[in-house]
Amino acid sequence: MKAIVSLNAGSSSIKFALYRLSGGQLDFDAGGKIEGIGTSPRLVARDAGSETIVEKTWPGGDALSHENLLEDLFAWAATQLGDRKVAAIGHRIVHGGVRFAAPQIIDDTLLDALDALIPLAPLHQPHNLAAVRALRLLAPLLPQIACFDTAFHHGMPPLATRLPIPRAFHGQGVRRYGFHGLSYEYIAGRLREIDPALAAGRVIAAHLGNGASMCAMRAGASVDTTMGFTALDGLMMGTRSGAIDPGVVLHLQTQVGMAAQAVETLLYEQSGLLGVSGISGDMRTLHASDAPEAKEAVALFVQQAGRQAAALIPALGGLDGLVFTAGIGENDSEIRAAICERLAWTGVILDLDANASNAPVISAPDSRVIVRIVPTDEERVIADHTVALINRHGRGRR
Ligand SMILES: Nc1ncnc2c1ncn2[C@@H]1O[C@H](COP(=O)(O)OP(=O)(O)O)[C@@H](O)[C@H]1O
Ligand SMILES: CC(=O)OP(=O)(O)O
Ligand SMILES: [Mg+2]
Repeated sequence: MKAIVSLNAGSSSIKFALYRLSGGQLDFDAGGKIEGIGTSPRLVARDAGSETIVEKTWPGGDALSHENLLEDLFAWAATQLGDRKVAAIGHRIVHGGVRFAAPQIIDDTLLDALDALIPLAPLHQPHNLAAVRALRLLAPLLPQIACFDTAFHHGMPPLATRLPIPRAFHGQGVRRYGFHGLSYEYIAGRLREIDPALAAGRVIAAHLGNGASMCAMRAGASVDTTMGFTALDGLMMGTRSGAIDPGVVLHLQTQVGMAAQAVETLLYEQSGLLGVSGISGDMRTLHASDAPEAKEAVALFVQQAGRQAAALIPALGGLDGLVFTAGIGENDSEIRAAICERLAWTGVILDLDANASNAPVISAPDSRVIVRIVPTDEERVIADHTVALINRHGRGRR
């Protein structure tokens, strides 16, 4: 029997999943994440029955790089896989630029092209590509597949891809791309299974995690999204500002005298919930704090989310459904309720009990807009694409 591995290497975490592949069928075997990379890394993995099968911390772990931890992860995965042979590894690659609208087999040329996009996704792309390179050293013959977060949005109407700056820049790739596409692709597919009528309608999917964005979907296709040229745009996030007046960036550089690199660090790593609260970029920590700054950061997150959601509605011409996903979207009833309250004018009425218990449908029966929680699964989408691509490639070679 064969195995497929999905990897989602982020700035401070590596998420992974192992699947069994037999007779064209992909079955989840185990998965989990290493969190806290750079500070105190911790590995937790679960099996298909959600039982914890490994928990591990590393003494002196702050000194360990993504590469060191991947090596350990692969040593563990080898024991977990037994005599199953890994057929391919699929990666989440955050930025695919203008060229890559579909998954690709990774080779030297592709890696060079993806390196060039590092400045457009500094929190993600270097780590995504470092994982690919580390695995090329560990297993040089193993096929590796790139699955792009931008791909789902490639079919957006041309106006949604355009920035209101001199048009020559668009041709140079300075345009809106959109991100979290693997998550939105999963949501669109899952909605078709569980609620086909809603899937055929006008839906805003809200991916609220450390990175946060929203996608306006018509019949399961992206027609607009809150992130743009980079994953800095749109909603306020854990440590990212989201949309701000570009005049602030100019001010920081020309008046405050900050170098471009320092502004990049400020906007990507020191802003958002962390910057406004001065306490943490983690929503759970802010809920647990009594500090007024923590409350203000949470309130601003909600306000920005409401504003961004409202800004997507014209692209849909109305709203039939709202879907919450990712860490905050799936678990945080307080944030969901606060965002829905700001969207009450669209006809959203929450069922407070259903919301409090994270039920699949959290809108009331008389709500004009159906509100759902759909747990996302980016790793599953990566695995599906990986199998499809190696099958096509295999057929092409025969
Ligand atoms: N049970 C929970 N209740 C409230 N917030 C949660 C819960 N679980 C996770 N979160 C929040 O979700 C965010 C992380 O989301 P996640 O989707 O795991 O992020 P990412 O994949 O981008 O690293 C954090 O702000 C965290 O506090
Ligand atoms: C694109 C993005 O913001 O991803 P993440 O949520 O993993 O940070
Ligand atoms: Mg994420």
